[in-house]
Amino acid sequence: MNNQLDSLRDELDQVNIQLLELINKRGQLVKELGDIKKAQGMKAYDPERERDMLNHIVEQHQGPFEYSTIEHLFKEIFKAAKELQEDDYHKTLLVSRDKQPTDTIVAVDDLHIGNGEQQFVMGPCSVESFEQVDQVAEVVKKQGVRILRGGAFKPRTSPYDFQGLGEEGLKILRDVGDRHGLKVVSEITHPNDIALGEKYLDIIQIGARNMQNFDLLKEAGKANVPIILKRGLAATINEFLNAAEYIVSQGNPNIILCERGIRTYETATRNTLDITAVPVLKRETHLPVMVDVTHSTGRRDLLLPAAKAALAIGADGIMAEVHPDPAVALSDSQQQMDIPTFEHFIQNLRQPSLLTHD
Ligand SMILES: O=C(O)C(=O)C[C@]1(C(=O)O)C=C[C@@H](O)C=C1
Repeated sequence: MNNQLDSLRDELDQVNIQLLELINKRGQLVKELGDIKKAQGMKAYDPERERDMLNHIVEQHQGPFEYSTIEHLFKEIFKAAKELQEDDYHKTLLVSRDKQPTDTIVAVDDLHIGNGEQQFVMGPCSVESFEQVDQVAEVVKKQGVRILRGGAFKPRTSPYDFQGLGEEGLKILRDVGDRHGLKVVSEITHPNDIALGEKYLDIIQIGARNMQNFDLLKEAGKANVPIILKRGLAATINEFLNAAEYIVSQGNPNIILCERGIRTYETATRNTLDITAVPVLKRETHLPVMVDVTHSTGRRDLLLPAAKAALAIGADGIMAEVHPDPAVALSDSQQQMDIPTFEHFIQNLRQPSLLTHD
């Protein structure tokens, strides 16, 4: 009897090792699948695939285990597979906190973003004239703002809307920035214009509509200036991180992520400011995170409360639009602050002890 027991156990030991070899072989296949899915910005978890496999396995099952037992065993195998992929997934993302636990601090000469200082990116939606930008620059400089924004290439919903001054707008922004000792940032919308951005700008912005313009991202990854990358209108955090990965993977590590609201069913605001995206991103990535309160809320009356919330939840900075006379602005006239509103905005934000309810 013992011989029979021993013989069966020996056979079982061999089956265990065969199972082990098959499980590890499966693990290698799963890792390869995970790499392919990561490169395409796909999530590790694919429930439909898992259901198809379970259906096929159960069809082939002839006992002695119960169907439910077989399903449970394979669900554990799938669970281990996902963990294997997610470990690989997060570890290999250059932007992930797993890869680099310490914060990335983006330096623009003596200005730093991501070191705990709250930075403000303020200026008009569009560069319309030297005088217009110069007037805003003087006011924001006086309030201690160090980064001036202004759109020169304007991706607009309608082709008939003001499209921006192009290179002329970049020149104006550069001249005004130099005149007031401000860093300047503007959106670049085409890969061929990244070189223009490097010529005139201290920071290049990639807008929400271009977050997955992969050719633009790759070109930005070769640029020698920092990039502000705005979240796409309907982009998941995962897609947002992968878009940043496209840039970093080309060699440019200086990225500032910008939450600018997501498209939802809600119409009370222009977009829905996903305020918890800030702590989620700070957990998932070492990159600094800013919040654009103008394009997210689309409402002047919400700019200050949204900015307070953003700073309180941990944002590294705030972006908002300021125009000498918003009523006659060539774009975003509804959302831009005029100068008195901006002064109230920035003074309230800079002196938290004096924060007043609006
Ligand atoms: O087929 C895939 O897409 C895989 O990633 C493999 C696998 C698996 O373990 O078989 C892993 C995770 C998914 O949820 C689905 C399937």
